[in-house]
Amino acid sequence: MNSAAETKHVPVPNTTIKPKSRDSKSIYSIKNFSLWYGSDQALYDVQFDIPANNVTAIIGPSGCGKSTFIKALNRMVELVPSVKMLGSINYNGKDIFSPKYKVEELRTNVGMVFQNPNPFPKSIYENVAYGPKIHGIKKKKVLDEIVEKSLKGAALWDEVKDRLQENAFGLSGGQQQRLCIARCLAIEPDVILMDEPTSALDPISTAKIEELVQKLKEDYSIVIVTHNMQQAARISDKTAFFLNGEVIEYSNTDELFSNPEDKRTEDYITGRFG
Ligand SMILES: Nc1ncnc2c1ncn2[C@@H]1O[C@H](COP(=O)(O)OP(=O)(O)OP(=O)(O)O)[C@@H](O)[C@H]1O
Repeated sequence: MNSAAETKHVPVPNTTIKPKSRDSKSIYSIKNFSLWYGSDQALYDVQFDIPANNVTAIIGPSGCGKSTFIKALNRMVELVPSVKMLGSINYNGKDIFSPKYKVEELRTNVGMVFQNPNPFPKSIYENVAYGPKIHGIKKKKVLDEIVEKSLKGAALWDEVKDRLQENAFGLSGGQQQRLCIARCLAIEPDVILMDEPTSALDPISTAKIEELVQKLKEDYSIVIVTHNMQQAARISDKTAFFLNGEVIEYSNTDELFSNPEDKRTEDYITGRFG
């Protein structure tokens, strides 16, 4: 985890890519959402709306429930057998945990990028074409177009267009992470969930991903978990501060960092926490 002390009341040094928050509809509406792993409660009455075509950052100390929360947004959290939940998460107006809800709707609309780049042990081309193929697209011309568009969308095309048949493991860590973003874009999602997408990357690769996130929000809604508060301040429009499984504060990022309402938020972002 990056030292909280280094963040001393952000607004942050790099203001060149600072976004403007826009009015927009909510893509997710979370109401009184609580979650337990067995008898251990990890989330308590989480309640807020996530706006479309914005970047929403989830911040908070280690173990506060950030990853659990983001994995609830695509129902990945259900892979843990002991999980129990109360409350609701609505995606585009539908409760994703309702028995009637078709999980395929989430899988085709919500993509996820993980902390460590995790390309498949396949060619660069096949990594991106994989999702569309699963969704039944077979024509090579169509797949070629999707691969090119997705790699361009992930700002990777120029670097890999002459080596599409090479194994993805030959790419640098930062390129692999952008490949994973391209793989996500290939299924044409509405939402991209990112769980610490730059924490395994060097500063230059991190800056490229941050710049990319800023571009992607034109077309996608992005939720990003980050330990790096300066990153949250640089790239997000909204920020939710989690502590011990609760949302302590949720507001426009510039307000949360420059004028936090809750003492605990202030303590966390100024490094006095703990
Ligand atoms: N699969 C699991 N089984 C049981 N408990 C879990 C599981 N995953 C997470 N937890 C617990 O849930 C709580 C929240 O964990 P979570 O990983 O969501 O926090 P986090 O804020 O993402 O932490 P970090 O920043 O260290 O990744 C922790 O107490 C953790 O031990």
